[in-house]
Amino acid sequence: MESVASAPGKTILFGEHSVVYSEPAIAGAVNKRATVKIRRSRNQNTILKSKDLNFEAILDTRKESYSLKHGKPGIIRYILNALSKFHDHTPIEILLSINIPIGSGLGSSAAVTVATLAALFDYHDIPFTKESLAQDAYNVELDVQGMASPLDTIVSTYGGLIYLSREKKPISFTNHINSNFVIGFTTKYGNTGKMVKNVKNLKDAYPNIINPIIEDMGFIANEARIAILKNDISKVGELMNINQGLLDSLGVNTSELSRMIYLARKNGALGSKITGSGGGGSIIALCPHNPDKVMKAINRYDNTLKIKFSKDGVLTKDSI
Ligand SMILES: Nc1ncnc2c1ncn2[C@@H]1O[C@H](COP(=O)(O)OP(=O)(O)OP(=O)(O)O)[C@@H](O)[C@H]1O
Ligand SMILES: C[C@@](O)(CCO)CC(=O)[O-]
Ligand SMILES: [Mg+2]
Repeated sequence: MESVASAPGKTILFGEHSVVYSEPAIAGAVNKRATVKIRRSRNQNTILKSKDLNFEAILDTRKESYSLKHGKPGIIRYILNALSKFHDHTPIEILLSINIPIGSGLGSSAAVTVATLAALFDYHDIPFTKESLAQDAYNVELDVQGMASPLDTIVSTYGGLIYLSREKKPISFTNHINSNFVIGFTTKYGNTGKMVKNVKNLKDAYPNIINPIIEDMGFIANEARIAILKNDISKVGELMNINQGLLDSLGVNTSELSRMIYLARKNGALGSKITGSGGGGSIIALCPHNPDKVMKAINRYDNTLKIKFSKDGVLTKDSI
């Protein structure tokens, strides 16, 4: 018996970091996914394999530890934490395939967590709803990272383009922004846990300066929601650029991200900003006119993806 589930990565249009402090945010599921297959192990070990990430590990689900035959460990911590909460320690084989760049602000950790949990619940016949799955996945990210908002795991679970309210209620946009978006990503990974902690340290040190900045990010997200509903693309772009200025003040920008942000604008993007935790990873650029010109400019130094928002959230064996 094999269980399988997949979940999308995401890109944040507005509100990264401020959403950790319950400000509203806007993010969308993208057409890049993580897929997890779980089946009974052929021996006494629980094995995790990923050809895409070039790793193979033997997991000790009781001690939440692993021995890595080869590859990098980071994403394993999310899978191990999910297993520690819901697995019965019987030996299983976990196969992870993923076409989301990791550590690139595109929600790879959330997609892997949501897909792992959905496959595990199917394997153990544990009933779940999208609401309960998103909450369980959020708890995993919280455990692994120390701090997190439910934004990434909600978007990976529900799919589509979502406005997350101050009350953490996901509200799906019925209309999509009919424009091209380009993702620029560096080879320098970000690490969400580390970046979120850095922002907290700055906030603790300068509350009278940082708190208003975080609140302004919330106002931007609300203005952007209205602009998206009106399909006012130029206003969406302008608000992205203002949001970027505030992210810069939180210290999550890097020279590589800045280079992509300004190359995008110079080559016709209406707006461009960091997407995700920053400190490496990705930018997103709104390019209604000439996305190829923006991609060509960024590709001189970094990498690009032309993304489409995807209505598909988590998919299980009946719907994959
Ligand atoms: N090649 C790799 N193989 C396995 N794990 C990796 C690899 N590169 C990075 N990691 C780890 O995977 C995790 C990526 O999660 P992280 O939340 O930092 O990035 P993300 O989810 O892709 O981006 P964001 O959360 O900003 O949207 C981190 O723990 C990182 O250390
Ligand atoms: C930086 C952050 O806001 C988004 C990371 O994709 C962290 C979070 O919301 O958990
Ligand atoms: Mg993440």
